[in-house]
Amino acid sequence: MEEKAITAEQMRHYDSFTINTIGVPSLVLMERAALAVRDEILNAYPLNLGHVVVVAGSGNNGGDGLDVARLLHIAGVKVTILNVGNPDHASEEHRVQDHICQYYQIPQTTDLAILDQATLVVDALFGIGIDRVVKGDYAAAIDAINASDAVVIAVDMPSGINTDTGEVMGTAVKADVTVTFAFNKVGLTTDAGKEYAGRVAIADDMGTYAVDD
Ligand SMILES: NC(=O)C1=CN([C@@H]2O[C@H](COP(=O)(O)OP(=O)(O)OC[C@H]3O[C@@H](n4cnc5c(N)ncnc54)[C@H](O)[C@@H]3O)[C@@H](O)[C@H]2O)[C@@H](O)CC1
Ligand SMILES: [K+]
Repeated sequence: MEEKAITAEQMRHYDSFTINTIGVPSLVLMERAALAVRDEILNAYPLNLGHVVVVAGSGNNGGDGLDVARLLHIAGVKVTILNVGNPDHASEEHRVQDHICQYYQIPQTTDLAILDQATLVVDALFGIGIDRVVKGDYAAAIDAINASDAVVIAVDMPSGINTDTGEVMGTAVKADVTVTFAFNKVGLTTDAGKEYAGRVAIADDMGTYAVDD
């Protein structure tokens, strides 16, 4: 049977149905997403994690990244958060995750030079919310991730890849592994998407349900 792959709009519909109709809180979905990324990292790189740098945008993909940062920190891993974008635009869930990370005193920076110290990068800049060409600080962060020697784990989508077409939106993260949530995404099944995603791991125990109404 061919694996189901969906668009950004379908994923938003499923998330919205799960949150608003079934009643699973958004932060519960985020926690399950982050747990899946944490498990992928701890299972694939159990002995030599070194210094993990989580590159976080200000939306919910960044919120996932902050959640992963906290879970790795609790597991005893050295973690630094690299914030990119305007904190005034942070999503509600991102603000909650940021508050928790501050409680745990996880180091945070906006200086791309931290990537020189990274042995593993968690790419949490953009997920299915990407809707335009990447420029400025975001493009600089993506290029810096690609210039580093670190292993790169992308959260949901490699940042810069169009969820529906796999097109590179100006520039995009080249990942070793992409952990995508609930279902595969159409963009990850195209030649360009596959090249940037690396190995695609589908975290399907998300509590997100495909209800076609
Ligand atoms: N409750 C939910 O909706 C869940 C969302 N999840 C995560 O949230 C992601 C989607 O989050 P968001 O909808 O906040 O979107 P993203 O976090 O993907 O993007 C954030 C925002 O960036 C802006 N943007 C788009 N393209 C840009 C560009 N080229 N340059 C600058 N800004 C740009 C958009 O306004 C977008 O909303 C998913 O991919 C997944 O990782 C998961 O936590 C599971 C639950
Ligand atoms: K990402």
